[in-house]
Amino acid sequence: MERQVQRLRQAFRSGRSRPLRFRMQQLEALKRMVQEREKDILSAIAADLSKSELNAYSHEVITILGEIDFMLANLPELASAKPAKKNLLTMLDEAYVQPEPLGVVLIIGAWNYPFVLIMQPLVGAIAAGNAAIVKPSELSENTAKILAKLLPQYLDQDLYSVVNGGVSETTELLKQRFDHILYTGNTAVGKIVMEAAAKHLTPVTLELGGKSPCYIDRDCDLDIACRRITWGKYMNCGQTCIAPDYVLCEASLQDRIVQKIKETVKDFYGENIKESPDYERIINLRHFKRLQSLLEGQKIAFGGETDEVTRYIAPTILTDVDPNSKVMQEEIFGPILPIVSVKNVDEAINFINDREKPLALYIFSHNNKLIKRVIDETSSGGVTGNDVIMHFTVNSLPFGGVGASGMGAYHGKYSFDTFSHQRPCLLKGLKGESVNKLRYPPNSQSKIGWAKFFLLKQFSRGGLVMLMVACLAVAAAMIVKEYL
Ligand SMILES: NC(=O)c1ccc[n+]([C@@H]2O[C@H](COP(=O)([O-])OP(=O)(O)OC[C@H]3O[C@@H](n4cnc5c(N)ncnc54)[C@H](O)[C@@H]3O)[C@@H](O)[C@H]2O)c1
Ligand SMILES: CC(C)=CCC/C(C)=C/CC/C(C)=C/C=O
Repeated sequence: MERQVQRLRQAFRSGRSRPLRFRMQQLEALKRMVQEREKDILSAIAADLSKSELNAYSHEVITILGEIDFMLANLPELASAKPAKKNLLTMLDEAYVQPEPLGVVLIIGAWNYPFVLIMQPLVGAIAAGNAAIVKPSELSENTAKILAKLLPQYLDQDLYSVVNGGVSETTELLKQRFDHILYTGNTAVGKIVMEAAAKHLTPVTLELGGKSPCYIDRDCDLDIACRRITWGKYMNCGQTCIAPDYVLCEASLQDRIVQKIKETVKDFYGENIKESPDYERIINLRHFKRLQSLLEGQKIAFGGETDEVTRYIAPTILTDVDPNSKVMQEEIFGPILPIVSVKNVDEAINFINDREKPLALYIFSHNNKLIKRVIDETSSGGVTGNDVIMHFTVNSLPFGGVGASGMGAYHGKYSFDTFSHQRPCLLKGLKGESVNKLRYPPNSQSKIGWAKFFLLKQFSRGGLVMLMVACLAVAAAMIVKEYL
């Protein structure tokens, strides 16, 4: 591992990953890889997640093509030096912020969207000019293998490499010094990553999880709410970090919500859900049994059927759920939707604030003021109003968690910034020594007075022009006086 990281560090030191043309070439190569090897990629994702290739494409590939196109279109601007506003003391100098790559970064992915969770951060790392090691999840082994096979065929092998393996390999990797680590996975491992990074003072982006609440106001379009909740909850068999984890609503709405979700499930997946190509399966037996245990003692209003052989769990709704029951104590990460009754939006806000900050928060209501109030009075990684998940698809929105659901963010410009150092640069002129005397010893009260004027006085552009005119007037008067 150490030699591998050192090799990347030497390649980074060569400066080869910095030129914009090189970064664009690598991103264009990545796009070619996705397009030329689409079949292999889709079949790997499909095999890992018992997913149709159509869903593999819409769940993962579309996002990557969009992200690469964004970077190709915006990289010259993102990577350019940004002129900075100056104070009077530096008015004649050049001040700017220069984005620069961090160095060698580590990207650790999770199994539930195994392609996008490696590729989207990698696009940002390459765009920012870094070298990168990616470590896919061992639970999505087919995608891990195809990434290890394809990335070296398309990308510069000295600057970008794939390490496959599980806990022991990742633990070994985390002993190395990186210049940034972007980790996607559960909160417990997120703490392990952060602890390991701290030894090298390595900054981290932690894309974690949590229980994302979905508040349904009595004044909402219940048909649309239930249709969109059904889509986001049961996609990928509920194994989505930003899936609505549970519903909060007034008790009187429960039965109608159950009925409408039931109808939508039939509409989406047909009479025999098991036969639907659009309904996936649970990733492994451990998670299957964990989810089964969440059903114990619960009132199953819909679904609940399970089949261990195929790791099938039906789209399920639990009603009258006790907030202290097991299903409400951990991220569900499966096709089980508990409904918890609250009296009103005040109680819903308190319920949310009494718990860890979630990765996402959803509110369905006709009342925009209510939606904004819930946003203002709670906290979460991200929010979608009157839908679920869709904030993930807008790459002008930073995607990440807060508190226990993570730190940092990426997507689009935010990926570039995450993998860059924004370096402040000031190029001083050699004139103006008379003004510089203000900062040279010996110090004095009058020097401090002038320093405050030059440093603290904030001038608008107009005010600055006025000041310049006043100085010119004084200078002209002095010249006139001198020669009269
Ligand atoms: N915020 C996001 O973008 C996002 C996306 C997907 C998943 N998630 C969250 O991830 C979780 C599901 O993922 P998971 O954790 O089951 O995925 P996982 O089991 O694939 O683990 C994630 C990564 O951590 C590594 N890992 C696991 N245990 C480790 C250890 N002890 N030491 C070092 N590395 C270790 C794995 O090798 C893998 O690469 C959920 O909480 C979900 O909400 C978040
Ligand atoms: C809306 C479309 C076409 C795609 C969204 C796919 C999706 C749900 C991506 C989620 C990726 C992610 C952060 C998962 C977390 O587990």
